[in-house]
Amino acid sequence: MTSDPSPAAAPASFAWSGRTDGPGPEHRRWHQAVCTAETGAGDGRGGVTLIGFASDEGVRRNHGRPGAVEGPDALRRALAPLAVHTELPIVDTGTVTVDGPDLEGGQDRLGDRVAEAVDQHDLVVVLGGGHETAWGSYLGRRRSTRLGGAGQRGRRVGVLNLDAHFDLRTAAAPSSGTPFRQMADADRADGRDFRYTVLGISEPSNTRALFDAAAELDVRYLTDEQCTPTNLTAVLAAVDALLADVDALHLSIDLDVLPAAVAPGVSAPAGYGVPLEVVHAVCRHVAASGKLALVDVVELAPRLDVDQRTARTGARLITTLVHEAAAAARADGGR
Ligand SMILES: N=CN[C@@H](CCC(=O)O)C(=O)O
Ligand SMILES: [Mn+2]
Ligand SMILES: [Mn+2]
Repeated sequence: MTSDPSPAAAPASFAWSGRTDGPGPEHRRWHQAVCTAETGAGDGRGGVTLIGFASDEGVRRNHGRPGAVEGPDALRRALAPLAVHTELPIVDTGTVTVDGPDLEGGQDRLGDRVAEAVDQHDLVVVLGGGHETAWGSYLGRRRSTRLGGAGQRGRRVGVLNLDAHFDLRTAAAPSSGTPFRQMADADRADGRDFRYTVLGISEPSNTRALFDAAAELDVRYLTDEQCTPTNLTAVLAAVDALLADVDALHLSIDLDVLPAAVAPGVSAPAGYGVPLEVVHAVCRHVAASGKLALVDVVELAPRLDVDQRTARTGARLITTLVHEAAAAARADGGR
C-alpha cells in the first residue's frame, strides 16, 4: 500500500463558486456549504466527504470512449449551485489523479483516502472516474476500521450497483469492466461472502459469458426492463433483500444505467435504460436505510455530455443521497 502524502489536507483543485443570494443558512448552496483544505476543511468528524478520482485508464483498457477523467470537477460544477437543506458538514478533500497508465497506483491511493474518510465521516462520496473507481472504493472500505479493517472481519458490507453492465469481466488487466470480479475474487480469497446486487442490466449489452459469471457468483440482478416505475415495489424489494443481509452498503452508480436521453455523457449510453425516477427512488431508499456508508458516481464523460444533462442528473442523485442520509442520521441521533 502506498500512502498519500497528505490525505486529510489535500488541496481541492476545484474552486467552489456560484450564485450567492446571501450569507444566511436559508440561502445556502453547495458552493457555500462545502469546506476544503483552502477554506478550512474542518478536522471534525461526521458529515459527508467528497473525494474525486480522475481516471480514464480503466475505460481506455476496456476499449470505451474516454472522458471520465474530467468527471469529478464536472460533478462538482453541477453540484455547486444546488440548494443545501442540511446542516451536515460537507468536506471536499480534493481529487486523486491517475498518472498515465498507472491505474493500480491511483486505485491504491484512492483506497487510502477512502479508508481514512470512511473512518471519520458518516458518508463518503467518490466522484469518478470510470467504473474502475469502484475498485479503489473497495480497497478503501477493506482498509477502513469501520467497514472492513482488522477488528471488524465479521462486518457484512454489500454492494448495490446501478448499471446496465455486470462489470464482472475476467481480464489480464483491471479495467472499468472488472471491478466487481475483482471484489468477488478478493472476498473469496479472504473467506468473505460476496454480496452483490445489480439493477438495470441490459440483456443485449452483456454476453452469455457475463450472465454465466453472474450465476456462478450468485449475483442478484434485475434487468432494465424489470426496473420500471410500475414495478418499483419489486425493485425496492430487491434492494431490501440486500439491505437485510448487510451491516453497511456500498452504492455504485454507473450513470450509463440511465436512458441515453437523460445521460448521454457516458462511454456507453443506454439504448433503453432505467428511468430516472426509479434510479432516484432507489437512491432515496438506500440512504434512508441508515446503512449507506460509501457511494461512487462513475462514468461521467463531460466531453460527451449535452448541456450538462448527465452531470446535472448525477448531481441531483448525490444531493438526494446526502439529504436523505442526513435525515437518517438525525433520526438515529447521529451515527
Ligand atoms: N464499465 C463499463 N463496462 C461495460 C462497457 C460496455 C461497452 O463499452 O459497451 C462492459 O465492460 O461491459
Ligand atoms: Mn455500465
Ligand atoms: Mn459499470
